Amino acid sequence: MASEQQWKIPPIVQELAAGVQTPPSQYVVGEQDRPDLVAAVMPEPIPLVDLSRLSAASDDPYPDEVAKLRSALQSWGLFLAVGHGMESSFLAETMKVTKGFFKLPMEEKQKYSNRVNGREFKLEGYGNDIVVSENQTLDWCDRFYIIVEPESRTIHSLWPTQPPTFSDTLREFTARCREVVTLILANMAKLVGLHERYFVDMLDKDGVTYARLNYYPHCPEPDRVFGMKAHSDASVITVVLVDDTVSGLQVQGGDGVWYDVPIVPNALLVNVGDVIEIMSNGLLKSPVHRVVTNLERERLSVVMFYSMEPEKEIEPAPELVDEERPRRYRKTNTKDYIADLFETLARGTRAIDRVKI
Ligand SMILES: O=C(O)CCC(=O)C(=O)O
Ligand SMILES: [Fe+2]
Repeated sequence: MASEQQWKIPPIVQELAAGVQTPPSQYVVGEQDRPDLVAAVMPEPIPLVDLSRLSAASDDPYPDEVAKLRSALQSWGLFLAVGHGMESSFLAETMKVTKGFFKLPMEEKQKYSNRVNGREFKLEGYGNDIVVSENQTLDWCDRFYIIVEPESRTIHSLWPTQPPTFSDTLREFTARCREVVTLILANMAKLVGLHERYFVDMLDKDGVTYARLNYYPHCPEPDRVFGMKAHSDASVITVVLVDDTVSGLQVQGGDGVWYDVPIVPNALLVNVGDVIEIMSNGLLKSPVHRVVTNLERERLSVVMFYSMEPEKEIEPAPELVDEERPRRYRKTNTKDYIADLFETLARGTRAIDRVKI
């Protein structure tokens, strides 16, 4: 009975990487879609935006910094944030407990499995992404996915007790990222001519923040698999603490070319999510990005996805729709959009294309 659906429950990649010389066929991408391990160098480096120079109020004390943010968002849909107030030792600790979690014995990690009775997939927990089709190309990556905000939505039993400081560190990281996101969203709203609280109020106290800890083991054939397939994030906005020892993240430019996102120690990567692309009626674009693996080295990232309350509607701000710039996206709601996301991610398509007019 079990075997006909075995493809729905792929192995843990960490275990595969320890044993195989060749990635199993489910991980191997078609000839025409193979990764460039070294992608193009960005024609102009992504600006580093100093958040300590941005203001949530309507006056900007440092217009040059705002100009950098605008340019980064217009060209890439992402930027590297410095001046975020998080000490390098704290960021290092966040990475360390993340790595510590993935290095726990398998029985310990399986206590947080994203399988119900070892079978049915659920979003939160440790394991792989959902597999919706036998032909799905799988990512060379294990995840731990957990709701970190609001408190009322968190599931206490899912918070790991090992490493001992894991949960406190993730809670602190959540609180610090929230401050950063509030400031950035105010600035993004101002950039497109909306009231500074427009995006912040969309998240409000019921918005849900998901943390996804990604672990990409070393891979015997990095030129034939992806750590994570090309996608854009279904979030409002995403903040990523990236490994500062191994690169792997690539972003697609408007020209269709893939570029390596450079590593800047202690900077946080911030990218626009699909929801802001829709609400800004396309003025801000949610970047398509992917992750490549490494022959010898593992890589980690800690990703915070900010999302609206599930019943909330998503549509272009009426202020940004007029005759010259007609509405470019249909109305949807967060719950449906997120459901579409998992379906489209698995199929290698984009949820946002389903709502484009
Ligand atoms: O690992 C990374 O650098 C990015 C991961 C990512 O894009 C995601 O989790 O959505
Ligand atoms: Fe992403």
